[in-house]
Amino acid sequence: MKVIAVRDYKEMSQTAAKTIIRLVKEKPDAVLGLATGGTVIGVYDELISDYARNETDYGHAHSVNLDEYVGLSSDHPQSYHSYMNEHLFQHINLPPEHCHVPQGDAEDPAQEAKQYDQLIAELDGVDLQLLGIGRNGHIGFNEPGTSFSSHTHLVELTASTREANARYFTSMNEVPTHAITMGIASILKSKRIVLLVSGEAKAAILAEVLQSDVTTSIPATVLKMHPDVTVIADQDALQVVRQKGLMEYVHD
Ligand SMILES: O=P(O)(O)OC[C@H]1O[C@](O)(CO)[C@@H](O)[C@@H]1O
Repeated sequence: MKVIAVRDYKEMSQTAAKTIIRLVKEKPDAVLGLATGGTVIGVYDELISDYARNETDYGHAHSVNLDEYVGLSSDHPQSYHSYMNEHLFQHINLPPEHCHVPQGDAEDPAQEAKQYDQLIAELDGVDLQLLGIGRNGHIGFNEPGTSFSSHTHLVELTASTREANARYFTSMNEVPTHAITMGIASILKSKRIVLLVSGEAKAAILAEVLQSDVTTSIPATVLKMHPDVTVIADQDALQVVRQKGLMEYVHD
C-alpha cells in the first residue's frame, strides 16, 4: 500500500482525477469503480472541468458504483444513483447504459447483489476502484466484521454510519437501515485501487489502518493484501499519522 501525502482536499482531488483521466485515455473502454460520499465530490468536479476543457472521451468507458441504499429508487433524491447523476454522470459523456449502480428498490436485494457481481464479471472486472473510508474503517458499506470473502451483498448499516450519513437526510428516521454493497472480495478483485482520505475526522482511522495488522475489525486494512493500492491523504488526515511517528509509510 503506497501512501501519497498531498497538501489539501483540492490537491487530493486533482491527483485522483489525473489518474482516472490517464487511465481513460490509455484504455477508452476502462471500467471505473466509483464511490459516493463527501470525499470524492472534488474528484468528480475535477473530471467535469477536465471534460469541459479537453473533451476527454468516456463514450466507451463503463462505471460501477460500490453501493446503494436499500429501499430508495434510483430517482430518489438521496439515492446514490441520484448523487452520481448530480455530481458526475449528467456532466460527461459516459453513456447512461454504461453507468451501473445497484438497484436499491429491487424486490429481492440478495438477488440484485448476485446479478451485480455477474455484471462486473461480464465487464471483465474493475480497472480502477475509487474508495473513501468511513470513520470506523469501512470501505463501500462493508462495516467492521465483514468477511473478507464477501461478494456484493445486503448489509445492515451501523449506527455510526447512519449518523455520519444523516447529514444528507432531513431526519435520522429517514436514513435507510440497509444497503447493497460490493463486498470486500469484489473490491479486492479490482486491478487497481485508489483510496482517498481527507480531513481531521479521518485522521485517527488512517493511522489505525497503517499501524494495524490486517483485521476484519478494520475493513480497510484488507487493502494491504492488494498489490496495487494508492492512498492519497491530505495534511489534515495525516495529523495522527504524524503524531504517532508513522510517516515512514508516507511518500511526498
Ligand atoms: O466520504 P465520506 O462522506 O466521509 O464517506 C466515506 C465513505 O462512506 C460511504 O459514504 C459509505 O459507503 C462511502 O460512500 C464513502 O466512501
